[in-house]
Amino acid sequence: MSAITIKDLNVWFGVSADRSYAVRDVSFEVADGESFGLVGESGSGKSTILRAIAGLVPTWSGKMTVAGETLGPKRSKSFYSKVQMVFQDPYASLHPRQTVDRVLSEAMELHEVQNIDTRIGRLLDDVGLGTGFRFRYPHQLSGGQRQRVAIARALACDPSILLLDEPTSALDVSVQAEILNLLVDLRLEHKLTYIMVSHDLGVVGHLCERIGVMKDGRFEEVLTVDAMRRSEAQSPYTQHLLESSINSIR
Ligand SMILES: Nc1ncnc2c1ncn2[C@@H]1O[C@H](COP(=O)(O)OP(=O)(O)OP(=O)(O)O)[C@@H](O)[C@H]1O
Repeated sequence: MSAITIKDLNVWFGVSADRSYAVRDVSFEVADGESFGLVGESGSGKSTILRAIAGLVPTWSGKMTVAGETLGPKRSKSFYSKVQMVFQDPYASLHPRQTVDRVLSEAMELHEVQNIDTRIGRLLDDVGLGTGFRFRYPHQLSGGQRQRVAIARALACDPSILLLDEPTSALDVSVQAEILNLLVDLRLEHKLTYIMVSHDLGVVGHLCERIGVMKDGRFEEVLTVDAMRRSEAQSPYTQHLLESSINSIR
């Protein structure tokens, strides 16, 4: 079954003569439990697709069915209990005056989750922090630890889908692999479906089964990560992208 079906998605910004399209006629499906990567040059529309799914862009057309809901202009509260987003910058995404405990409790209170106390302990274990971090403030955490908290917050209401917007690119190289491996483990343990945006084909190759290659708001092609590793791209643009990243994808 498909966890995500996107059909003829267009997203634009501005009105009348100032209207410009960030995403054009994009269609793809992501199966339950699959991890789908979005790659392509800066400004090609990758993040906008995630933001459209998450209800963060006002103007779009097409049909999006996500976690069993056909999406309209606004997202329901129940949608956000099934679909959560993890952002690139763990420094900007946590409130400086909230402890880890508060961040996680707030996410659960919003969705009326039961047994919050026990669940916080379990979430902190799941993301490899442990309860010793429970009452720390963001400034007492490293970048990698902050991103673990952001991931724990995304998992707080037990979603089935995570939208990952470059979740490792703001981190030190040594920490990137740790967070990536955590995401690999969490997908299996929590039976999650991912869409992940990344500039880095090596990262996408590690985490995804298939990738959509974007250029100027459109899909150039969708290919499997196996095909990517064998450099079996159909479009010259994708081929060029693979050749320029040859060392990171093998
Ligand atoms: N709120 C906005 N208002 C106007 N234009 C926007 C807005 N958000 C995005 N855009 C434009 O939409 C296009 C796609 O942006 P998007 O952030 O989706 O690209 P991206 O592929 O994720 O890029 P990057 O890899 O640099 O994050 C860009 O041209 C961008 O300038």
